Amino acid sequence: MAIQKKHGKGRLDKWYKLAKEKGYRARAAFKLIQLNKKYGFLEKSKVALDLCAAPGSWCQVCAETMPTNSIIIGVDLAPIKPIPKVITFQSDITTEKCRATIRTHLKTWKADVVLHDGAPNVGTAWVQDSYNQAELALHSLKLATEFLVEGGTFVTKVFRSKDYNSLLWVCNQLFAKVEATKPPSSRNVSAEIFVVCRGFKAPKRIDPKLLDPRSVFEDVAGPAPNNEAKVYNPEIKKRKREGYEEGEYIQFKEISASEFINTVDPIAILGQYNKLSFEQPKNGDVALAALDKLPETTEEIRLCCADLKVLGRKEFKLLLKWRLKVREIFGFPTKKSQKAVAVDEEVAVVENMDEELRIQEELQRIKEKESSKKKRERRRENEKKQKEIVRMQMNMTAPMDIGMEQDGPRGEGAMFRLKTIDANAALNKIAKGKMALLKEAEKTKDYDFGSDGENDDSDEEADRLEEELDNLYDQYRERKAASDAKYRAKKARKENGDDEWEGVSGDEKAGSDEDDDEELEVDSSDDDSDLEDGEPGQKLITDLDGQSEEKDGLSKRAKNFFSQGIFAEIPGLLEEPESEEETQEAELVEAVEQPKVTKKEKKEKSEKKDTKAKSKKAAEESDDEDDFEVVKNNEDDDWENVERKKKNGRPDIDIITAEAMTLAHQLATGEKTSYDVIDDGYTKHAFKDRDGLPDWFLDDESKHDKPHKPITKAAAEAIKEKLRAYNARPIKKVAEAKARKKFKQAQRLEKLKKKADMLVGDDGLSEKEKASSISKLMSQVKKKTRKAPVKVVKAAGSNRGLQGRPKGVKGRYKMVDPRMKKELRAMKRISKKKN
Ligand SMILES: C[S@@+](CC[C@H](N)C(=O)[O-])C[C@H]1O[C@@H](n2cnc3c(N)ncnc32)[C@H](O)[C@@H]1O
Repeated sequence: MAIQKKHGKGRLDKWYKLAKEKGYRARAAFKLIQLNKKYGFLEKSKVALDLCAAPGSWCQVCAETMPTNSIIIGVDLAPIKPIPKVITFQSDITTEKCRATIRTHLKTWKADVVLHDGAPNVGTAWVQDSYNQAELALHSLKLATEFLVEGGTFVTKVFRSKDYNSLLWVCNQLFAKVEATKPPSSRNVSAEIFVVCRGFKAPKRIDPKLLDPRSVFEDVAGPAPNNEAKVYNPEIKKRKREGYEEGEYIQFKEISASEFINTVDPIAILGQYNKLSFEQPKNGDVALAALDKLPETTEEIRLCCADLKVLGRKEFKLLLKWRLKVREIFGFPTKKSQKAVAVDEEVAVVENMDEELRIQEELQRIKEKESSKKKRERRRENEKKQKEIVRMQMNMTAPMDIGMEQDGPRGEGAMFRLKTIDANAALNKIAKGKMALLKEAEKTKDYDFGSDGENDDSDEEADRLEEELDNLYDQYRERKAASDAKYRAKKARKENGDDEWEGVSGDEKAGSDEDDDEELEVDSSDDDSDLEDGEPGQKLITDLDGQSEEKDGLSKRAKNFFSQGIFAEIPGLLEEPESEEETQEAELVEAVEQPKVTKKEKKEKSEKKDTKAKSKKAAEESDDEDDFEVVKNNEDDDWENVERKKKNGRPDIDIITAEAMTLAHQLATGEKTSYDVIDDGYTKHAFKDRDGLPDWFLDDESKHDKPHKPITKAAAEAIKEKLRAYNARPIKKVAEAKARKKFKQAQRLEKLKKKADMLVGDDGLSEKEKASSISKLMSQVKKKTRKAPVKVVKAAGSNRGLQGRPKGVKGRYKMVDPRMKKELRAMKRISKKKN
C-alpha cells in the first residue's frame, strides 16, 4: 500500500492542506465536520463538552457550527490556545478535579453533546500512558453520563482493539442508538473508529461496574468461539479476538474472500484480517469470480467482509455459515460431508485430518517463532534507543547519534528508515521510554499543525518520530542554554543587537556557537547587563576602560582587540569597518560579477598557490591529530604552531580571530591577493545542499565544516597576550569595588570643581580669599571622614526595657545590659577560682 509521505514537500495530505486553508488547528476538524454532516448533532446543541480537545480544532468546529451564544468547553492535558467563544482548561479527564472544574463551568446546565477524540501516547498525554484508548473512552463516557442531557449525543473515538466490543456494549446500555462509523477524513489504514451514541437514556442509577474499566474490559465476554475450528483442529487454543496487536494499530490486512472459503482455519482469518476482498487479482481467481456471483454472497455478507474489525458475534456467525454453504456448493469437505465420508472410509479421513493437523501445528509453530523473533528484535532496538536517550539526557552524546548507528538496507542510517521503525512498532515503545524527557517540552510545545495526534497513521507515526527528534534536540539545546551562562549572555546580547562577532564572521559564528567567547563573554555580558541596571560602579569599569563607544564601525571589543600594539603595523585595520569575512564575501560577489582576471594577477595567484600548497603539505606532514593543526611557512619563520584545540568540539573564537588577523596581515602586506581569498572560499562545503536537513544535523555539521586557515606568529602571540590579560584581571568584585571608589572620587572632584568655579566667579572675594577657600575645600575632600565611634548605653534606669533610641543619644549606639555584664564577670571569676 502506498503510504503518503509526510516529510518534505509531499508530506501533507489533502485534509492537512484543507485544514490549513480553513484555519483549523488540526485536520481532525474534518472528522467532526463529517460526523456532524451525517448525524447533525451540533446545529441543535447549545452546550458542548469537548474532552481531549487540544489543539482545539473540534472546538473550532463547534464554535462555528453551534448556535451563537452556545457554551463550548474544551479540556485537555495539553494547553489549548484561546479560541473565541470557547472555554478551555488544562486537566486530565480521568481525574476528579477535571470533573469538578467542568461542573463549575457548566453550573446547572447539561451538555447537549459530549465529544471525545482522546488518544493516549500522543500529543502531550505521555503521562497517561497507563490508560489505553478504550479506558480513556470509558472515562469520557463516564463524564458524559454525568453531564449529558437526556437524549443528548456522545461521540467518542475508539481504536479497534480487543476492548472495542465491550465498549460498544456499554454504550448500547446507555444510549438509544449507537453507531460506529469512519469518516472519510480518517485514513483507511487507521484503526480508529468513531462511535456516535444518540439518545442518552439518562438512567437514574447507573451500576458503577458499567463504567469501571476493570470490570468492563474483563467481564464482558467476547464473541462466541467457533465450533468448526474444533472439528478440524481440536488442539487449537480458544480463539482470542485481540484485534490489532499492541502497537500495531496501523496494520491493515486484507485477504481474498476465496481464501477464507478455502482455509481450514477461518477463525484465524477473521481474527487477523481487516477485510475479505472480492477484488480480482491480476492473474485471476476463478473461485473468487464464482464466489462473487453466488446468490449466497449477499449484500450483507459483502458489508461484513468489508470491515471485519467492527463485526460482532452475530456477523461472525453469518460469515462462517456463508463459508460452509459455499464450501458445500464448491464441493469442499465440510463437517457434514466429512461425517458422511467417515462412515465409509474412516481410516482415510483420520489420515487426512492428521495431515492437516500437522500442517496446522507446523504453521502455528513457525508463526510463533517469527513473532517472538520480531518481538526480541524490537525490544533490543528499543533498549538501544532508550540507552541513547539516557546518555543524551546526561549530555553524553549529541542528539545526532540517535538512530544513526544502524545502517539501513541501502546503507542509510536508521534515522532515515522511519518507516521501518514505524512498521516494527518500535516507535510507541521509544516514545514511552522518552516519556519523562518529553513531558516537559511537550507541555509548552505547540501542537503540530495537521498532526492531529493519532497514533494510528504510519506517516503520522513517522512524523511524530521526527517531531520527537526535533523536540529532543530543542530540549538538548535548551538544557545546554540553561546550564550555559555564556549562551544566555550571548542570546541576551543578540536580542539587544549587540552581538560582537556578528560583523566579524557571520558564518563562523553559526558554527562556533555558545562557547566561543569564553570568559570574556561572561564577564562583559554581566557588565553590560549591570550597566543597564544603572550601577555606577560597573558603568565606570566600561567608561574608564574606554570601551563603551563604538567607533569606526567596529564593535567595541573588536576595536579594543585590534588596538593592541601588535596590530600597529597593519595599516587601515582599525579604520576598516568591514570584517575579514565580510571582505571575503564582498570579494566573492565581486568575483561573480567580474570573473575576468588579468594575466599578471593569474600568475601571481598561481605563485601564491604553490607557496600555500607547500606550507599546507608541511603542515600535514607534521600534523596527525584532527583537532591540532600546525601550520608552517617554509620561507620565513613568521608562522606559528597553533594548537587548534576546539572547545567542546567547536572552533575557538580566538583561533578564528587569529585567522582573520592573519588574513588581514596577508592582504595588507600583499602576501595574498583578493583572488586567493576568493579561491579559499571555494571549499567542498561552500555549495552544500542544506535543503530538508534537520537543524541538529546542520548545527553539528557547521562545527566541523570550516577549513583551517593559517595563523601567523604575531596573531597567535596576540591571542596569548589577550588571554594573559584576562587571566591577570582581578576578580569581578574587586574590580567593582575599585571602580566604585574611582567613581566616587570622580564625583567628589566634579563637586569640588563646581564649587571652585563658583568661588572664582564671586566678585566679592579677594584673590587671596578665593585661593584659601579653594585650598580649604581641597583639604576637606582629602580629609577622611571618620565614623563616629559607637556609643555604649546602659540599659538601666529609664533606659531599661526601652525600645528605640534613648533620650539624648546621638549617632550610633549600642545598648548593654549591666546585669548581664555583672553576671558574665561573676562567671569568669568562678571559673578562674575553680581552675
Ligand atoms: C487527537 S488529539 C485531539 C484532537 C482534537 N480533537 C482536535 O480537534 O484538535 C488527542 C488529545 O487527547 C489528549 N489526551 C489524552 N489523554 C488525555 C487525558 N487523560 N486527559 C485529557 N486529555 C487527554 C491529548 O493530550 C491529545 O491532545
